Amino acid sequence: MNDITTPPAPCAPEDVRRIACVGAGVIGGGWVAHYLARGYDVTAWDPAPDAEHKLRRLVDAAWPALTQLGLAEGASPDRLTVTATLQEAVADAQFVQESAPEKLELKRDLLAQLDAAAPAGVVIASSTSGYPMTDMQTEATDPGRLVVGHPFNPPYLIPLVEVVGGDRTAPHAVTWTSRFYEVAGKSVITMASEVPGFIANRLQEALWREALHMVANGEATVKEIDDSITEGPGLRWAFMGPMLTFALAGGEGGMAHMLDHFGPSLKSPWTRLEAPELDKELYDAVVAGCDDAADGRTIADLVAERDQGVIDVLRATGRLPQQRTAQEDTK
Ligand SMILES: NC(=O)C1=CN([C@@H]2O[C@H](COP(=O)(O)OP(=O)(O)OC[C@H]3O[C@@H](n4cnc5c(N)ncnc54)[C@H](O)[C@@H]3O)[C@@H](O)[C@H]2O)C=CC1
Ligand SMILES: C[N+](C)(C)CC(=O)CC(=O)[O-]
Repeated sequence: MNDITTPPAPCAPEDVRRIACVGAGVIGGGWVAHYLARGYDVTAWDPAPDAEHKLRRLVDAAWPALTQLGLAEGASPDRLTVTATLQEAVADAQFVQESAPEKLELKRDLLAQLDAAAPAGVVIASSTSGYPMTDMQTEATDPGRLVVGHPFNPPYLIPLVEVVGGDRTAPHAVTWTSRFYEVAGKSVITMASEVPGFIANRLQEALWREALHMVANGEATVKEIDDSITEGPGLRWAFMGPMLTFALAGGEGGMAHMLDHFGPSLKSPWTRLEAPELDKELYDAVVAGCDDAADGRTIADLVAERDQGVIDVLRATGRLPQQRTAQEDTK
């Protein structure tokens, strides 16, 4: 990466007070909720006619979960301003989070517009799920301040953000962004280079492809796939990653014995790896399977259930303060 044109960011990550979120759907809205709960002033812009209504509904739905996690002093949904133009949204911003649809041309054009409108030196982070910043920063005048900050849904509950620059990103912009996210309460992996799919999505993608192959071939139902993770490996993955988990499969011999014992089965033809054809039959089977699995619960019901589940897991694994008991509360 080359340090090209970007001057030092106008303020230290610790001093950021005003954030602009551009694109306010599932992820942009989730970022808005997160930043509001952390006590920032947030401006948002989204071209959809009903965007403000949807965004405020998303923030209201997330607020009970955020209240359980603990709000920063002064945090309030009232500190959100939805602007009529992109330029107004970013005019006074000290950090910009872009969460527009995953279309390369759109991202290129939008990042160039944001670069033209945002104050000099302010970092602009893209929530992209997989485009390398090198491919998205091509139209910007100051590509040095463009960084990937890839979140996980919902950004107001899942701690991880993957941070990586492109070929023309200034190294200090990457460092600044990682520090900013830490200050804003995220758990950050700063990637040394642009790996296709970043780290976590690359792993998720392998699982996702195999799941789709199994549905397409009638080898497993949508419910069996989901149960196989929630009743199995998913329980371990909440607090111990796949590497260390498998080291324990080697007993006292650890990973070395695990590799000696099970290494040969790596050559077994278990996985297909190539993406399956997402034809209508597979598409319909996956959608219908999810409708069955929802069993009458609406998306809003499932979001509330997921939010509570994530909070319970974070608390149970010591990543949140323990809930006070009613007895403690009366002392
Ligand atoms: N949905 C997910 O689970 C995750 C998505 N992401 C990434 O976040 C980004 C946004 O994805 P979602 O929120 O899921 O999509 P979404 O479809 O829910 O929201 C996209 C929003 O962008 C708005 N939009 C359309 N054109 C725009 C433009 N030119 N400028 C600004 N906003 C515009 C739309 O009106 C919409 O509200 C994508 O890059 C995606 O890859 C990252 C992590 C997880
Ligand atoms: C489905 N997705 C590729 C957009 C998911 C992500 O990018 C991260 C997540 O939330 O799992």
